[in-house]
Amino acid sequence: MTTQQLISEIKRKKSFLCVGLDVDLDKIPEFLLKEEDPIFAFNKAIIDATHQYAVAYKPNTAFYEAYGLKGWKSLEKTISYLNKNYPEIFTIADAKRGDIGNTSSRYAKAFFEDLGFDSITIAPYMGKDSVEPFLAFKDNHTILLALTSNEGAFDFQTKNVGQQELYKEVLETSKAWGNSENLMYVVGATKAEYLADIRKIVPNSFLLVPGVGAQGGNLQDVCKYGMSENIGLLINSSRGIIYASNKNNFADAAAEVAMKLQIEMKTILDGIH
Ligand SMILES: O=c1ccn([C@@H]2O[C@H](COP(=O)(O)O)[C@@H](O)[C@H]2O)c(=O)[nH]1
Repeated sequence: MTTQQLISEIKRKKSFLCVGLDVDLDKIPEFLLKEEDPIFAFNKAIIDATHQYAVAYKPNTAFYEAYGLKGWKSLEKTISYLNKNYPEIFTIADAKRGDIGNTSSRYAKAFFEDLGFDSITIAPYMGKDSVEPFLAFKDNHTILLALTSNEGAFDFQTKNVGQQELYKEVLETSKAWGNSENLMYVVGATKAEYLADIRKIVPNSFLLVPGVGAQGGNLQDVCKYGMSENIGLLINSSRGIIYASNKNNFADAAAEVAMKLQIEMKTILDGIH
């Protein structure tokens, strides 16, 4: 999917919501455990109930890798289901990969070609040659970790490297590696006040912003400081949506939370256009 198509979908749906599919078998409704593939059954129900409110889905691969081969199968079924039934949806493999070039090229092939994701999250700290193999896929998007939502972001990312903080160095240096068509960045919703500075460096890039919901990030603040001319935001909530209920009504409960976020987003979008 191109950036332009993503922007069109955001405008059509009046939503820049990304639903995180972080499935934990200890948290899903018990009755689903009887299914042959409980993870896929859960995801399918969540996707069918929330797709009208969201423009993107983000399975975090850790939640699938944790269940070994079965987990990978569930991930493959989930992405295939999205691609087949909702091709207008932007898909993100939250895998946080990045290695020496020839290894990165294998990761890129696995997630873009074999699994068929639109995009993948990448840790930038091994540098340009570790990121380039992902950028070589012209129709896909590479999403670099810039300033993460967790407390540990202050251990390294906000420390000065020469004249400026490390996360700014990541943005400045990497923006020459790609462009706003194929390179996006992760910025945590819990770091909304940093977004104004981030926008000075990457005014047009899309930002994937996790941390609304369970981590307490504020949607209004993220939009106030982070929204660009082309909206430029994908705001992710995982647990806050998918675990809204663990009863039989789990999919409806998830849809209700997703709808509330979408209505808030619509209000913001209507206010700027
Ligand atoms: O800085 C980051 C980068 C990635 N994440 C991931 O996003 C989701 C957030 O889940 P919630 O349940 O909405 O808190 C999860 O997959 C994280 O690994 C992040 O939170 N922060």
